Amino acid sequence: ATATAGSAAASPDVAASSATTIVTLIADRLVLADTVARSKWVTRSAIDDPVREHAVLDAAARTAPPGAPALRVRVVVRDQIEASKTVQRALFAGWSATPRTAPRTDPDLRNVRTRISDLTAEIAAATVRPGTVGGIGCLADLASVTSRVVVDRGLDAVHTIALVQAERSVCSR
Ligand SMILES: O=C(O)C(=O)C[C@]1(C(=O)O)C=C[C@@H](O)C=C1
Repeated sequence: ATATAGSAAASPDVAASSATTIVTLIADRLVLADTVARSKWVTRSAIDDPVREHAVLDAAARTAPPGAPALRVRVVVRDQIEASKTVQRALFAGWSATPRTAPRTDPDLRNVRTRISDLTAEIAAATVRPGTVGGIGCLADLASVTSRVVVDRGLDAVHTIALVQAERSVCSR
């Protein structure tokens, strides 16, 4: 790689390591959709919970660092919510089709939601942090980190597609 002049924040290494941070946080949040889906299946709850979505979006806007672009935070968090529902719908479809694979015990949604809220705040902060991903090479960094995370975590097709969905706006400014 050719070294370019500029601030440390804009260096290729820093950009790549922030891509790692963001993709890791996004994947951490996304895999919690499995637990949420199990709870909702067992309690026969709807996947869509608009009240909770509202709370998640508002909390992210509230806890975003001062001066953070509010719209960008909302768009990125919205992508996380939609990706979570992609996973949940796919799991529900599988359990409907093959009931013997369906969960039987409710994993208690409260703890998972606390963790989801924490990760949402971290994702929001990481996407708007100065010097973070977004410049030239952002999509390339994202793609290479994503394929590594997919392999390392053994993500299946559904989670891989949802991960890419969740990353949709990470490189847009
Ligand atoms: O907390 C839930 O019930 C979830 O399914 C998680 C989540 C989210 O990603 O924050 C996703 C879909 C729901 O509509 C609400 C919130």
